[in-house]
Amino acid sequence: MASLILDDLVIEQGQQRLLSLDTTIAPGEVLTIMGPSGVGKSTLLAFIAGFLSPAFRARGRVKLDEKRIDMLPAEQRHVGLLFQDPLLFPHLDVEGNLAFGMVREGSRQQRCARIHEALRSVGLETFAKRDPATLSGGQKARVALLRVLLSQPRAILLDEPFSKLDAGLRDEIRHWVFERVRHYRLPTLMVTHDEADARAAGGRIITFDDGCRVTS
Ligand SMILES: Nc1ncnc2c1ncn2[C@@H]1O[C@H](COP(=O)(O)OP(=O)(O)OP(=O)(O)O)[C@@H](O)[C@H]1O
Repeated sequence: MASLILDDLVIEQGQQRLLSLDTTIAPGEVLTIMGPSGVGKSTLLAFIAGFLSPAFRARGRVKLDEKRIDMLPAEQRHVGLLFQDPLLFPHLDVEGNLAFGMVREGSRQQRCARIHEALRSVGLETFAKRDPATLSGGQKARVALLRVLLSQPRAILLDEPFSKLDAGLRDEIRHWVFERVRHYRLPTLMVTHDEADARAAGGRIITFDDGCRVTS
């Protein structure tokens, strides 16, 4: 499994430096990024994932182990991204959503079996044909993360992934997510405003204040 290397990254908007970061995230490590609204946390994730808006400029290199990925189109980076809104496709059922990003390996039946096994692993085995609009917040969150994991990412980016969940569910889903990324040994970068998310992640925390790294 790979480390995610963020090598001398600098994100700028016009003449303004938003933030800079130079670190390596080990396989299975969850690195938490915190800081006030507008410092550029989501923009940093967009750069790593490969869809930085032309409103910004970025310098530096993103590597998975020794392979540079920041020159590749987003779909070739194998970086999974999870937002605060689960963003399931409304025109596809749960199974269709999970099949969407899957690597086209093996037969259709084998892929179908993997989907059903994944649903079973989170207690949603009877939900394959459900319309995403009929799922609860926690069920949507699980399906969204399964979809990311089934796409066989080599690293995971989480952008305030638990902020829309109510308190009880939040605790359960966050532990489930961290358990999964550790199990698959995926280097994970999480942006959050919630100290409890950061504590539950159990790893390093980097806090930005106006583009300066102030604690870690
Ligand atoms: N597409 C865009 N075009 C121009 N400016 C943008 C664009 N997206 C975001 N911005 C601006 O860039 C700055 C960084 O935005 P970003 O969303 O990365 O901040 P953030 O730290 O993630 O904030 P929050 O914690 O509120 O989500 C902000 O000032 C924002 O207004």
